[in-house]
Amino acid sequence: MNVRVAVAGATGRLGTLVCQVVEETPGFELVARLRSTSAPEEGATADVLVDVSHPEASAAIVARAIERGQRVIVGTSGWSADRLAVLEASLAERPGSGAIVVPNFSLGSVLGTALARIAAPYFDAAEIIEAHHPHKVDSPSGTAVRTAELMAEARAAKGLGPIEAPFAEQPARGELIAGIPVHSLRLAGVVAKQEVRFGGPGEVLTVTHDTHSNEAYRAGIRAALTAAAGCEGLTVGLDALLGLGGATA
Ligand SMILES: NC(=O)C1=CN([C@@H]2O[C@H](COP(=O)(O)OP(=O)(O)OC[C@H]3O[C@@H](n4cnc5c(N)ncnc54)[C@H](OP(=O)(O)O)[C@@H]3O)[C@@H](O)[C@H]2O)C=CC1
Ligand SMILES: O=C(O)C1=N[C@H](C(=O)O)C[C@H](O)C1
Repeated sequence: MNVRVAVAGATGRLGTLVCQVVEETPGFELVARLRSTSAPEEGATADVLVDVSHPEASAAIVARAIERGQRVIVGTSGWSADRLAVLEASLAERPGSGAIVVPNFSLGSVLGTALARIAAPYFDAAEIIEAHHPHKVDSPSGTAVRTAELMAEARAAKGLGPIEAPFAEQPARGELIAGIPVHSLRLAGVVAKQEVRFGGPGEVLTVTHDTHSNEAYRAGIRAALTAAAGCEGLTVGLDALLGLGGATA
């Protein structure tokens, strides 16, 4: 029997691609294309709900799906560590429920974040610069937030203090996320880009990832779909699904 999938945000840039991937993947069936005007009960018969909607709508869409007993894939940005902790607690209250939150479906981006996490304990200075298309409604990007949180976590795990961020109170120094300055650009001509720059005595290491088209997300969406039907509890990121667990540990 096919896995029945509903997509929230189906009319959007990412949602259009998610619907295509569902339709072209054997064993999956697209049963609902949801948008901002869809009634809450639409998509209720699906086994899996994929949320790729709006950062302000995502939490309620996900909570409703979990209450219905649906497995959930979240691609929408805005899922900071605090929100993830609430989601994890709500999944723990419902044995057998599961959600996969994917800050970025692109393999290169997942690897870029993994490399930044590895490098973070070795440099006391670091900043993140992300650039996106001008239609992106949120800043900083979900990927930048997740990268900063993982970098801070990697330092704390080794007993190190926060990244150095001199004069961080000055507005042009970016927004501090987990103690790391994050700078957001919104520019015509850009799809998505992230640079993590690490500064050390006499050297700078830059981890850069460029997304040139939404095609970069296709394989990651397929991997998340394949894992979703049987997922339990909270999975964040594609690292484990892509076999990168060791690289980011
Ligand atoms: N994880 C990843 O790899 C990626 C994540 N993203 C994230 O996905 C999200 C969507 O991005 P993108 O596709 O570019 O956005 P778009 O603006 O192109 O599409 C947004 C979609 O969400 C719907 N929507 C908007 N507001 C609401 C609401 N209040 N309730 C329910 N649905 C709503 C829209 O419906 P309507 O047509 O009716 O307005 C539309 O279907 C963003 O958070 C973005 O950061 C984007 C790319 C990759
Ligand atoms: O809105 C986008 O386009 C993207 N959003 C995600 C984010 O906020 O990190 C993922 C990717 O950067 C594209």
